[in-house]
Amino acid sequence: MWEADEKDLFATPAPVARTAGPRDVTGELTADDLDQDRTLRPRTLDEYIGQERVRENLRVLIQAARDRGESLDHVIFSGPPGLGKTTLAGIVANEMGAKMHTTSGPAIERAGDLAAILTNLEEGDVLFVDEIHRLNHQIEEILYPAMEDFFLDIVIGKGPAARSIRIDVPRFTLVGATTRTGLLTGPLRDRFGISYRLDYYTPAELSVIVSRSASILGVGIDAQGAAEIASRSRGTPRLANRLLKRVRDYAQVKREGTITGEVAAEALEFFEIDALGLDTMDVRILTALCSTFRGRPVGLTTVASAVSEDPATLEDVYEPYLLQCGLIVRTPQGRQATLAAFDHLGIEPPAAR
Ligand SMILES: Nc1ncnc2c1ncn2[C@@H]1O[C@H](COP(=O)(O)OP(=O)(O)OP(=O)(O)O)[C@@H](O)[C@H]1O
Repeated sequence: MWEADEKDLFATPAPVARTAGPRDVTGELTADDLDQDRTLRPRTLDEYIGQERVRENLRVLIQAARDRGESLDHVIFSGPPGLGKTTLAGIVANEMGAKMHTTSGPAIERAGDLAAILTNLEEGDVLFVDEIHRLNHQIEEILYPAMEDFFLDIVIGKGPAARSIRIDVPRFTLVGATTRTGLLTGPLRDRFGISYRLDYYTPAELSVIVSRSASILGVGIDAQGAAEIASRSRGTPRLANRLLKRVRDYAQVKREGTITGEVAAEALEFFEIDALGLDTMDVRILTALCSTFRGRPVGLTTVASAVSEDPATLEDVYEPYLLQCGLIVRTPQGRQATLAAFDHLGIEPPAAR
């Protein structure tokens, strides 16, 4: 139950607020990616590469819902930035033959924003809420009955003149995306019937993604060129596409245009992307853990201040890949560099490890 001014209701839905940042070797979205996303994003499950289990599960669930003439149960996708959560939301809508409406947790500021969005939906539509962990709690509570029983409970006015109205909303599918499942409240998490965590992609899957993108962009590339870009893309399709475009530029200006393994390796070295796809911030984090802290476990905020980065960014954006590569571990005492990190940086580990 929530209170609303009449002027709040049925306002124009708030547009999605997508963040664009300066980081370009992590999976976070930049302005340049928006254009890339439009042209390179797969539109069907058949075009979608990797995440086999998620893909095959969704294929069955979507077909079952379609055969019954029902909308799909609410779905949540979680995982680090750039792994394909938005892409999958679009595919769900497309495969269901439904219209997709897009917004994000921070863009829904007032109860009226949500009411406007929900009452503008049509039967079967997909509502995609990016960064759903950033919805405020008051809004979440309005969402619960809408997700469960497809109505909104609204109190209009204040004091003795207040009256309560119930508004039905069309049966819709909420598709949520989050980089932080840990920040979702239990009640919200429980209302999603379908939940998938996306994993980093293998180099072989990323090679296929790079080759597909190159053919859409009309760039000549051989198998070794695609493999070289894939191996330095941190398991992330968004990065693979971004590196492909940079290597294309390099090949066009400094070579004959076609991307071979040799050209890709040369270009990526030129752009300072190392063999594991680590960028300067990753290297600073590892250097702090190996040199400054001499391989001892250190708390997140201490590492963050040592490299002048925000702790949440460190945890969401950089840490997952460094953990995945086995370069750092999380211990009860804090983050710690592994021997592989010392090895990668060429630093002698302390004797008593
Ligand atoms: N499985 C895939 N096959 C081919 N391309 C993919 C795949 N997954 C993602 N991509 C490409 O990677 C880019 C990023 O994907 P997407 O925007 O869906 O990631 P995301 O997980 O939603 O990121 P964020 O958390 O930042 O919103 C898109 O341009 C898309 O073309």
